[in-house]
Parts: sequence; C-alpha cells; structure tokens
Amino acid sequence: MKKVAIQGIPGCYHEMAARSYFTNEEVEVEPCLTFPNLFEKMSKDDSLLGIMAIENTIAGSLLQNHELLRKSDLSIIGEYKLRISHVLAALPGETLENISEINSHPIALMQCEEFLNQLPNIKIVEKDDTAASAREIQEKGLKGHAAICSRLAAEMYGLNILESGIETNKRNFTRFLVLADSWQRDDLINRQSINKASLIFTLPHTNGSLSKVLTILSFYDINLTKIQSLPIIGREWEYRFYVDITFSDYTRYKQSLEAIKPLTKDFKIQGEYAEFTETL
Ligand SMILES: O=C(O)C(=O)C[C@]1(C(=O)O)C=C[C@@H](O)C=C1
Repeated sequence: MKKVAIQGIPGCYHEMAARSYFTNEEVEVEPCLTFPNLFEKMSKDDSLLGIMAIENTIAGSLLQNHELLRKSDLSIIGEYKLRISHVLAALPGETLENISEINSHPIALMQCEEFLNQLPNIKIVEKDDTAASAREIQEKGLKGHAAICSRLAAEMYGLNILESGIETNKRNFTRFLVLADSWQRDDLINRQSINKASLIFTLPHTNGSLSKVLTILSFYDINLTKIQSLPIIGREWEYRFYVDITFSDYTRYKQSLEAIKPLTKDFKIQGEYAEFTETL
C-alpha cells in the first residue's frame, strides 16, 4: 500500500496523477490544502510519498513549487504527465446564463483564460483546488456559482456539466513530480530505469558561465529538457538554475556532472529517475 500526499481533495488532478503513476498498486491519498501543507506533512512522516505539479503546457512553471522542493530534504523519484481537460459544472438546474461566479484553482483558471474572457461579467474567484470548488458548491448549495474541475469531480460532487473541454488549448498537459524522503529513494527507484535527472546550481556573473555548462552537457550527449531560472532572494540580479536533463548512458551522465561542478556553486541533484515516455 502506497500512502501519497496530494495537493487537493478526492477528484482533483493530483489524485488522478497519483493513481495513474502507481497504477498497479493500492494507493491511499492524503489530501493537503496547499503545496506548503504537503511539504509540512511529508516532513513529519518520512514514509509518506508525494505528488506535486511542477509545470503545465499552457500555464507554465509552478515557480513556488521549485522553491518548496529545493528547501526540503525530499528527492524526486519519478514523474507523470497528465492530459488535463476541464469542465464547467454547477448545481442541477443551473444554466450558463444564471452563473455570476466561477471558482477554481488559479492554475486551472489560467488554463481556461480564453473561455473566461468570453464571460466578462462573471466574477472569477480562486480556490484551493478544482475538486474543492465543486464540493463547496454542492455542500453549501451555492446557486449562481460554477466550478472549473475535472469531469470526475463534477460527477463525484453531484454537479451538472454546463460546458466541457474549456481549456484554451487541447494540448493541455501537467507534469507532476513524484516525491519521497531521501532515505526511501534507493528502495523506490529501479536504478536500471534512470535516464533523467533534475539539477540545481548557481553560476558566477562571468562571461559565458551558463554557455560553458551547456557546452559540457552537449559534449557528454546530455539532452536538456528544461531550464528555469529563479532569482536568489537577497542577492540582487543573481539567479539559481533548475535544469532537467535526459541521457542514455549513466556513466557519461556522472562524468558530465563532475565536469560541470567546478564551474557552478551550490550544486545539488534533486533527483534521478525514469523519464515519462508514454505517448499522450
Ligand atoms: O486543483 C487541482 O485539481 C489540482 O490538482 C491542482 C492543479 C495544479 O496545481 O496545477 C493540477 C493540475 C492542473 O494543471 C490544475 C490544477
């Protein structure tokens, strides 16, 4: 049995990602209201696993989550990419004309921006997660409110679907990271399957410092899948780099790290894991 902390309540996309990643295993989800809450729970129970959204193909990176993960002692042990399709759902009997307020998770709202722009008179209110918005409408009998959530959440919480497929672009995918306390890492990862790593480092303000690192990675046949920079608080105009790479040869990957380390500062491997390769 895997106990997995998720941000959200049953019916949210984090739950779907958790069940899909651990598809052949029994999963008990531990709902958390916010991402900081998820980290807090995981720090108190080192047997707990976690699932955390890190980037979305419409809304971009969840920057706060990069920071939360860096500050924690957790490791990335896997990833999952989920197709996100939203519905607009309200109490039975409601029509789009009756709706005066739409509730959802901020990232889900961003993913439906074009749809929402067509409804300028409707108030948009951010909530903790998509499924919780649906549940609140049901529990409080909120007439005139609609939630942006999954079809599953709408059905779970007895809401009617007013519109479906309301995401701005059908190629709406969220990438989730699977997290574990570092001591669990070796038991949970099959070393043979490792072909991806997430790294963090800072660089000096000298000519070509990033370019030199990228050139070395390229020399070792390392493929860069993501690079994100975030400001270092307290060190104006200096940045920390969050880099994801894929590779086919683990030894060459390790050699590339030894080659780039002297050029970087505060170097950390956030996780080594198997790339998600299913076709979406
Ligand atoms: O509210 C939910 O259902 C969530 O799981 C959160 C979340 C997110 O944080 O990005 C997860 C995936 C979707 O991209 C939209 C919302």
